[in-house]
Amino acid sequence: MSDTVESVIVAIDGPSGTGKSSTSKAVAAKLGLSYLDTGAQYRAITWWMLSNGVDPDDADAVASAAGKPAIVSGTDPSRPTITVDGLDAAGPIRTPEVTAKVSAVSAVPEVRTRITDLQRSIAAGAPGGIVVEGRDIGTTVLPDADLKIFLTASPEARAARRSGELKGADVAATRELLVRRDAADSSRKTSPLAKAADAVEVDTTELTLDQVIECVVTLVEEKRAVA
Ligand SMILES: Nc1ncnc2c1ncn2[C@@H]1O[C@H](COP(=O)(O)OP(=O)(O)O)[C@@H](O)[C@H]1O
Ligand SMILES: Nc1ccn([C@H]2C[C@H](O)[C@@H](COP(=O)(O)OP(=O)(O)O)O2)c(=O)n1
Repeated sequence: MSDTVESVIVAIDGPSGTGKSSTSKAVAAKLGLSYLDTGAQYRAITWWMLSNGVDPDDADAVASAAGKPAIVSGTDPSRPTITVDGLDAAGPIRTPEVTAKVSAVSAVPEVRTRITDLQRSIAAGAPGGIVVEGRDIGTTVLPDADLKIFLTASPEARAARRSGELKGADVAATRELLVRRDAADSSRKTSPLAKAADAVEVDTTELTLDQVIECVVTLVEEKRAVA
């Protein structure tokens, strides 16, 4: 006889352009779960630093200011939102200026502690369960997640996807920026980008987005069905 557990927590990690956001949103929508984009939160705090005259490369200044911005994430997968001090930050957090500085800001331990606490309280408050995507969700933020997925794809595929989004941006230049950001995110001391030992790795290089979504939905359903 099989039964279905009430709530499920899914952690989806991986480098930029592997399909975390698109996959997580679609999986959450299909399964009636909440959705949290943790990269958007690191982008939001980076945007606040840039807007408030804090040098993102001055780790002490960033650490001192880390507690100041009020960051609120909406977790409806069909309409994810993010505000900083009450302002809609969805657009400004995607600018190249923020992308260029987000790795420096997110490497500061005080920033990570603040954002990690926020992420844990959002996950704990999601009644039906949640899909949380980022870099350190399976390893640090939610080590007891019911299911951990680590998405990968070749740098070429990731750059092609990203440059498509940026309306024809040069693929080689996009690849260079991606690889550099991955290296920074993977080599920082505090909670680097890493695959959890118990994560399922899915290489999306040769898969369509629909295939990746289907694969993750199946893995969640398998976890949800308890004997
Ligand atoms: N398997 C895939 N095949 C082709 N394009 C994809 C695939 N997965 C995602 N994409 C596209 O690649 C871009 C980056 O995906 P996104 O979900 O934002 O990645 P991430 O959150 O890992 O940075 C988006 O335009 C998305 O539609
Ligand atoms: N859990 C997380 C999520 C993102 N980050 C940092 C590192 C990433 O380069 C930035 C931006 O993440 P985001 O997921 O928006 O990145 P992409 O736009 O998909 O490339 O935030 C992190 O340190 N930890």
